[in-house]
Amino acid sequence: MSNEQEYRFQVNLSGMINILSNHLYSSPNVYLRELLQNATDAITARGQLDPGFIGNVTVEISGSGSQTTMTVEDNGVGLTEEDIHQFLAMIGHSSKVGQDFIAKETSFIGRFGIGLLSCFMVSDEIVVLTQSVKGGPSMEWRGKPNGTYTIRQLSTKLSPGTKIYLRCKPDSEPYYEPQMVEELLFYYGALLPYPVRLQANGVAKTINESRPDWIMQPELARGRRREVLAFGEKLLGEPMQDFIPLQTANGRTGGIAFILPHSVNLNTRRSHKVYLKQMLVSDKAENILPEWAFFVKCLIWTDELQPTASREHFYEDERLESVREELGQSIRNELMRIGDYEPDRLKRIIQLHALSMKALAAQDEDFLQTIYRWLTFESTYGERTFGELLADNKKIFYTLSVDEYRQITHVAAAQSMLVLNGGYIYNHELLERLSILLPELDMERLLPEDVSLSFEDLTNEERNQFYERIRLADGALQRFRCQIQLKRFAPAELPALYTLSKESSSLRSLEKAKENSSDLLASVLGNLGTSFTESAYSTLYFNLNNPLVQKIFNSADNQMFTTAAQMLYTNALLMGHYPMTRQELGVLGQGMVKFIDWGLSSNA
Ligand SMILES: Nc1ncnc2c1ncn2[C@@H]1O[C@H](COP(=O)(O)OP(=O)(O)OP(=O)(O)O)[C@@H](O)[C@H]1O
Repeated sequence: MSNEQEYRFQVNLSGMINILSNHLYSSPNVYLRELLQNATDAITARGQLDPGFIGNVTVEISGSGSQTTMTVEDNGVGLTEEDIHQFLAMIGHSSKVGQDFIAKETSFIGRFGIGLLSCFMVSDEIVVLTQSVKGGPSMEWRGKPNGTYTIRQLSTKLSPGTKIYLRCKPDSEPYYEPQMVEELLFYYGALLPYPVRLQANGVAKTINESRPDWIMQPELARGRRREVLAFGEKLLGEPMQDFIPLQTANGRTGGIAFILPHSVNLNTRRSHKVYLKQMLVSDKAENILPEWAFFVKCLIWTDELQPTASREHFYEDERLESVREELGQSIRNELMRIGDYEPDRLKRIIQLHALSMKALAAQDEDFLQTIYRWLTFESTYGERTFGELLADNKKIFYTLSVDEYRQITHVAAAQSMLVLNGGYIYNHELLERLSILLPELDMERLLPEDVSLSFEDLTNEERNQFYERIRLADGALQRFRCQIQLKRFAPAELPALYTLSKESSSLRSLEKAKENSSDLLASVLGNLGTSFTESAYSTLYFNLNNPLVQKIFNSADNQMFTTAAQMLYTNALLMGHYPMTRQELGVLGQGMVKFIDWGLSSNA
């Protein structure tokens, strides 16, 4: 015979409350959230039995200091004696869902059967007076944090509903302060569809009177801009720039995405206020919108997502994924709509969040497709949106670096070429993506040497006239691997243009690196340099339209001519923001001294 015996687990309730308050709930404030949620669920349950039923909740605070008490009363479905034994007295058992609660969807917010325990964070006793709509006697349940409770039938019959009594426990006075309670009730219950009243200090007020009708039908918000922005400021605590109505196709999730009034770092945590069955469950929900929607802060309501036990997040499941996708789509569609009907408004939004929008568009093709017309670029036609640039119907060129852009901007502008500065962060990635996205677009990367293709050649006569001068300048710059071309080009104010092929650009960097490295490394770099072909030459175009260049090329003084050519070379390097080698700096220094000397001697 076996002497095996079966025992029941004993639960140390005060230990459990400790765990809940320290690890599950972010602050004792949540006791009001749990009470309001229970009242909401009870009202929903009664509404299911009687569709015309109108619910209400009244919170009353009496007494002061450690003698303060609070009651939270609803006219919801109430509890029978049997319900009390089953749900109030059994932790982890809820009237609102079946055994497979995680998976099952219900009309209620509560599902874990532990919420009421949060009241022990602020009270040493919870008293529940209740009358079920199903009839039976009115009941009283008194629970203590040590795990004991009493139940008794009341002699008087209450009207259907439930009233919860709490008595302030030592050090919990702030949680009973009328001001604090009012703020918390508004915080959690601003969107509740039935009146939530507070009575304290002889004053009664309805907390959620300002609840707007457009919140559940966000498309109505479009015509109520001022009201929507004012409501957003009240709930989110800062003035917002603009807003976008949100709604999923099944109508079970919606809200308003407010556009932040300042640009934000891409890595900032995006947190939104989410209302489940119109009760705030989280103001830190991060996973409800796509990653890229960092420029908005939302008020979102839903009746289809499932909160975790802490209520502060939602289960990451297929439903959440499709809600996230659809809300993202709402934002994209609205941005496109604004772009079509109110382009200046979209321009303002995009400019406010320009860098972040570009970063996002560089990673997300759909988003790029939505907003590319409104992205601004520096161009030889000024600071313009891509849409404006397209409207010009010109071939679009872009550079890869800011230096390349600076180097050729004057020349390209003088020749009416449309060149975009691709050098700033994200710009050339975006332009390269756009050329794939819009294959019909005539767009090409521009190298500084390409602009020289449109330069005007010298006449035969001029070529003969300046033959010796060109040879002399070529010789003077040979040690810098730079060849000379004498051309005519606009603008006439520009004396010389320095261009560098990709290969010679690498060679320049190599030579600069050689100067700064140890002997061994320098010899390795030196060997590398010899592998570059002869084409690794840069070109300095002198502009014969420029009066100074004309003077220099017509000067009979060889020494002065050579020095002037070298000075124009170093000047062109400076203008193009190229790092100069020690040799080039030396030439610049010596040239300056020579010119000062010549200047002074000619005045003497
Ligand atoms: N105001 C109320 N009216 C009617 N029944 C209530 C009320 N408050 C609590 N109850 C009953 O007490 C049970 C336990 O409530 P509790 O808040 O602990 O858990 P829950 O709401 O079911 O789930 P959760 O832990 O997710 O909030 C509920 O399931 C419900 O049956």
